[in-house]
Amino acid sequence: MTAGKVGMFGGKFLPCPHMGHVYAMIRASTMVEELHVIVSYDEEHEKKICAGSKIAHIPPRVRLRWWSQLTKDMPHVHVHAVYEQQTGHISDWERGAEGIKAAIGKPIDTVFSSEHAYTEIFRNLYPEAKHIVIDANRETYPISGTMLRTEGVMKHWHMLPEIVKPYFAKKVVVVGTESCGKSTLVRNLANLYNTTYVEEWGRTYYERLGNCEDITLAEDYPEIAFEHKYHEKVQLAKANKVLFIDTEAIVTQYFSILYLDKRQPVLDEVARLQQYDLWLFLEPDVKWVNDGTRSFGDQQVREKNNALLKELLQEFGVTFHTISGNYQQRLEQAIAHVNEMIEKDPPH
Ligand SMILES: NC(=O)c1ccc[n+]([C@@H]2O[C@H](COP(=O)([O-])OP(=O)(O)OC[C@H]3O[C@@H](n4cnc5c(N)ncnc54)[C@H](O)[C@@H]3O)[C@@H](O)[C@H]2O)c1
Repeated sequence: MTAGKVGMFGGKFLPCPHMGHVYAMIRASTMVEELHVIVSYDEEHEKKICAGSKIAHIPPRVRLRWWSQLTKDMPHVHVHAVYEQQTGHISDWERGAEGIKAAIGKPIDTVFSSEHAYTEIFRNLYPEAKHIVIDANRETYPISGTMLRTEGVMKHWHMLPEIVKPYFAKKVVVVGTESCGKSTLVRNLANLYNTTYVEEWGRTYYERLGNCEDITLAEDYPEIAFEHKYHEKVQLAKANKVLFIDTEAIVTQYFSILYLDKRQPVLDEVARLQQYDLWLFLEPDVKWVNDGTRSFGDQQVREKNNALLKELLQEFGVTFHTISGNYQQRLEQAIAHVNEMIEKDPPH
């Protein structure tokens, strides 16, 4: 037998639902016949809270979407976003409670939180309801929204639900012309940071076709760009704080120009949509290795192509860090840039 019929579990969940919230919601869901999770929002106030913190403001729609994902297989759990103006007065809660009652649309007999201090407030707002306090000392998951906002999500990565992590994971893309050590660097970085990576999809694409350079067709390039994006999404879902990516749509455009003398508007469009947190550009100053799939080995040609790629990146307003020197220096420079990005934990 459940403790109540209709339960309510509310909060701002800013920046995001964390494992403490998930724990409280799951516990609450077993105690009532139906549970309503309420995302209380006041974007103006939230933006002020987030300004100067380590987290950019995250719209209530995104927070609600996370709750929708977290509860999608729980048919008796419903999620709502309810506006609650925050002026710092108890009247905010009173008006918020009206909105919550309207959203739920039936008598609430149980309210959940982890705060004993809320008992008095809830007694006034929901006189018919029992207040059940779950894990007041936050022993199961010692985390709070304030900790995430002031210390950043990277420090508390293990406190984020899996469905939330891709939003915060940083995307590092490594670009450069042929044979400048991209794939080796990307694999090494992924192993060093104990995370996932995306291989250069164009390479896999042509390996499957037998690797002859004269067989490339214009329509391959958009396919390569789209499939590459799909793999980014798949790997991002498994990434541990950071995802390393070998190549992107501007490099695919560069190859279309190089092999077919054809600039493809669809690739420009993909390039404009993509967002990376860090771009590493590998200079072609390591020895050219002919692995059987490469065509532009002459050093003069390499430098000309290198300039073409840089021009393209600049045209898209990309800010990149150049990496050069021997393999040891390349790795060390890359690690320094990645560490700096993670430590800064810049807003998303
Ligand atoms: N008007 C209302 O009736 C009503 C009711 C509830 C909440 N609210 C709104 O929500 C806000 C309160 O939420 P918040 O922003 O203080 O908290 P929050 O969004 O961080 O947390 C939401 C709920 O989860 C609980 N919780 C937080 N961390 C936990 C952990 N580690 N383990 C277990 N449980 C944990 C909290 O006690 C709270 O009950 C209020 O300012 C108000 O805007 C309004």
